Formats: sequence, C-alpha cells, structure tokens
Amino acid sequence: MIELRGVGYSYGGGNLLSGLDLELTPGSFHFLTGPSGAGKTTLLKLCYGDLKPTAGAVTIDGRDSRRMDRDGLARMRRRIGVVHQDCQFIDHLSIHENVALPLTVAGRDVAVEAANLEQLLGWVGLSRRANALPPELSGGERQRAALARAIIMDPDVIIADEPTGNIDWDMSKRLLSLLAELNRMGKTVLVATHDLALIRAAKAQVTARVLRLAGGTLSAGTEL
Ligand SMILES: Nc1ncnc2c1ncn2[C@@H]1O[C@H](COP(=O)(O)OP(=O)(O)OP(=O)(O)O)[C@@H](O)[C@H]1O
Repeated sequence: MIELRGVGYSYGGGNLLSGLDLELTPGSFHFLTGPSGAGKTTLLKLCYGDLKPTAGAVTIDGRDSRRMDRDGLARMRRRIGVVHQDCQFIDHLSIHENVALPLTVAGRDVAVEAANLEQLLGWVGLSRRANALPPELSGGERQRAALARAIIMDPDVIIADEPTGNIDWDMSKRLLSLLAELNRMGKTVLVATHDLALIRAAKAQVTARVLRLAGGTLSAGTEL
C-alpha cells in the first residue's frame, strides 16, 4: 500500500503541492486528473519514491520513503512498475532488449526468462515488433512496449503518466483494456491522464476512483 499523509512538495519556489492525503490500497484503480502544470507527474514521482516530500510523509508498505537507503529504494522500485510520460527507451536497443532491461539490471538471466518475455510481448501485441528499434514504432506501440517493460518484474503496483497522451482513440482503449486486465489480476493501478473520454470508457471495465489535482490540493475522489 502507498500512503500519503499531509504531503507537500516544493521545487524551491513556493509550494507546488500541499496537505495531500491519499491511500492507494492493494488492488485499487485510480485516475489522476488536473490541469497541465498542476503537479500530476510530481505526485506520481512522490508515490514511487523518485522524489521525497518536502512536508508530510509517503509510506510504501509501511516504510517512509525519506528513510529508505539506496538498496531499500531499489527493492521498492522493483515492486512498482512505472510507465513514464515520454517512455524513456534506449534508442539503439531493440524493443525486446528495452523490455528486458529491468531483468538485466536486477541481475536476472534474460535467456532463462525468454518464454516470459515472449508471452509478455505477445500480450501487448508486439511479438512482431520485438526486433524493431524504439524510433521505428508508432506512438501506440511505444506505449505498449513501455507498459511491457513496466510489468516485466511482475510489480504489485503500476503507475502510468499520460499513457495515452499521443495515441489515437482505438489504441487508447486497447491500452486501457491492458491496464484493466492487470487490475483484475490484483495489481494496484494509478494513471495520470487529461483524457476524460478515457476515464468515461473505463467505467465499463474497472471500478476506479477519479482524483483531481488543482491548486496544489487533491479533491476527494469520485467513484466510477
Ligand atoms: N525538476 C523540476 N524543477 C523545477 N520545477 C519543476 C520540475 N519539474 C516540474 N516542475 C514544475 O512543477 C510544476 C508541475 O509540473 P508537473 O510536471 O508535475 O505537472 P503536470 O500536472 O504533470 O503537468 P502536465 O499535465 O503538463 O504533464 C510545473 O510548473 C513544472 O514546471
């Protein structure tokens, strides 16, 4: 479980976020909306320990993110899969290699995991694009590859930052279906999005809470 209590954050000039309370209970699905610049990406980074709060506390499975040492942070991050806004691929590595990268970083033998990797690429519909380089993919393919990389370590939590930002409606729905399926498998999901149509479409697939971040504060979520 990820819990924020009285969380504030400042990049140096004034408070961007203040007094945020949030509980991401296991198996929950949350959408995070709000105007551009409201601090959605910042809030996601606080949830996965990439930023430490300047006020209040973020606890991840009961451990305060400010008190985690490097090893603790690395262990925790393996349990949280992140889909970054800009995907963050290594452009000279194939999609297969990019998706396998978290395994390599964790010291796991990619050859041993080959079957899992194939299955995962098939699940996101990228089997035939496995040897392509990231710049050769469409926006929707990149997002699905980023999702595959985020879940290759079988995390308990998936955090996605504008995963449908640059992709068409059909592909957005497909990505949403993948996230919904992961949620049905018991994963906790948090998705930042501007896309209100996507949130409406999610109603048929998941029970989700919609949070709105504006003016530095988080409004109590409405249930889908
Ligand atoms: N590393 C940084 N240093 C200083 N200011 C930053 C930094 N990162 C973000 N900001 C500022 O914090 C504010 C919130 O940024 P953030 O990316 O969290 O918002 P957002 O709601 O995700 O925006 P968008 O919807 O446009 O992606 C912005 O004004 C941004 O310029």
